[in-house]
Amino acid sequence: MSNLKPHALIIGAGAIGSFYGAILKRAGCTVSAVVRSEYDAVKAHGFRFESPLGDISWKPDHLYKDGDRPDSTPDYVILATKVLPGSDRAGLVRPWVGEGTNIVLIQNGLDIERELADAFPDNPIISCLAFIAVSRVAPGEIKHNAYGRLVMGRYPSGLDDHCQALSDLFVEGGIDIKLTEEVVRERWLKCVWNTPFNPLSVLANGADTYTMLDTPGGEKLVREMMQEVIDAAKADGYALPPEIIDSNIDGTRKMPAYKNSMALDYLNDRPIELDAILGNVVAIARKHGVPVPRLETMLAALRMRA
Ligand SMILES: NC(=O)C1=CN([C@@H]2O[C@H](COP(=O)(O)OP(=O)(O)OC[C@H]3O[C@@H](n4cnc5c(N)ncnc54)[C@H](OP(=O)(O)O)[C@@H]3O)[C@@H](O)[C@H]2O)C=CC1
Ligand SMILES: CC(C)(CO)C(=O)C(=O)O
Repeated sequence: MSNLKPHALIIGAGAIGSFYGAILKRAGCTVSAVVRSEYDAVKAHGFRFESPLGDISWKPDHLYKDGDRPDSTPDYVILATKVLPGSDRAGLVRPWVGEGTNIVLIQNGLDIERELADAFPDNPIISCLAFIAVSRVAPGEIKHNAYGRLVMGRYPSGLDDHCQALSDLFVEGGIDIKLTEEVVRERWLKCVWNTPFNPLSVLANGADTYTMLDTPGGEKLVREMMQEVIDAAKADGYALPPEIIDSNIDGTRKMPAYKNSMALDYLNDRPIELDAILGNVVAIARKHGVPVPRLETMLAALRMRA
C-alpha cells in the first residue's frame, strides 16, 4: 500500500457497515459501498446518522448495487451483511477481491470465517467483533446508540501489518480497537453473551435484556446457557475464565435495557442469524460430545419457528 489512504469497500452497508464506513471516512480513506434495498435512499442523501460521536453522516465515494462490477479492486473489502443460511458470502465478495485485497469480516457468530478463508486462500482474512449498539431506522438512516469498540485479529490466528494498518485507521477515525492474536477465542468469549441472549430474545418475543434477566428464572437460565457455551469452548481448546459469567451478567445489568441485533431482526420480520450464533456452537459441542441441552432445546424451538 502507498502513502495514500487506502480504499475500503463495504459490502452490506446496513447498521454496522455504514457505521464503520463512517469511521474510515473520518480517517480520510476512500470509502465505497455496495447496498441492496436502500440504494435509492443512499444515492440521494448518503448515510444519515444520529450518533453520540457527533455528525458522522457520509456519502460513499462510489455507490454500487448488488450485481455491479468494479473498475478496480479496493485495499479492504469489508463484509458486514448478516450471516444467514443460503447467503453465498464468498460469491458476494468475489467480484471485488483482487490480489492483495484484505477481506475483513465485521459479523457476529462462531466459525464464520472458514467459508471465506477456503475461497480466498491467498488473501488476508481479518476477523472483527463489534461491541456496539447501532440500528437502521429508515432507508439510509442509522441510529448509533452507544459504544463502537472492535476486537480484531488475523484469521485463524495471529496479527500482522494488515491488521495493524486497519486498526490504526479505525483509531484515527475515533474508535477503540483491541488487537488480538486469538480471534477465535474472542469469538467464543463473545458467544458467551450472544448465544444465550440473542436467541432467547426471539423466543421471548423480542424482549430486552432486563426483561430476560428479571423474569423469574430468567437470569438462572441465561447463566446455565452461558455455562454450556463455556463447556463447548473448553472442549474445542479454548478454556474461558469461569468468572466471565458474573462479569457478563453484571455488565448487562449496568447497561440500559437493550434489544440485541437478533431481537431487532425478529421484530422487523427479518431472518435471524440462528446458525452463526447458536447452531455453530451446538455443532461444535456435538462434535466433542459435550452435552448442551438448553442450547439444543432453544435451537430446535427456533428452527420450528423458522
Ligand atoms: N447492529 C448491531 O448493533 C450489531 C450487529 N452485529 C453484527 O454485525 C453484522 C451486521 O449486522 P447489522 O449491520 O446490524 O445488519 P443490517 O441488517 O443492519 O445490515 C446488513 C446489510 O447487509 C445488506 N445486504 C445483505 N445482502 C446483501 C447483498 N447481497 N448485497 C448488498 N447488500 C446486502 C442488507 O441489505 P438489505 O436491506 O437489502 O437487506 C443490509 O443493508 C451481523 O453479523 C450482526 O450480528 C454485531 C454487533 C452489534
Ligand atoms: C453484544 C451486542 C448486543 C452488541 O454489541 C451484539 O452483538 C448484538 O446486538 O448482536
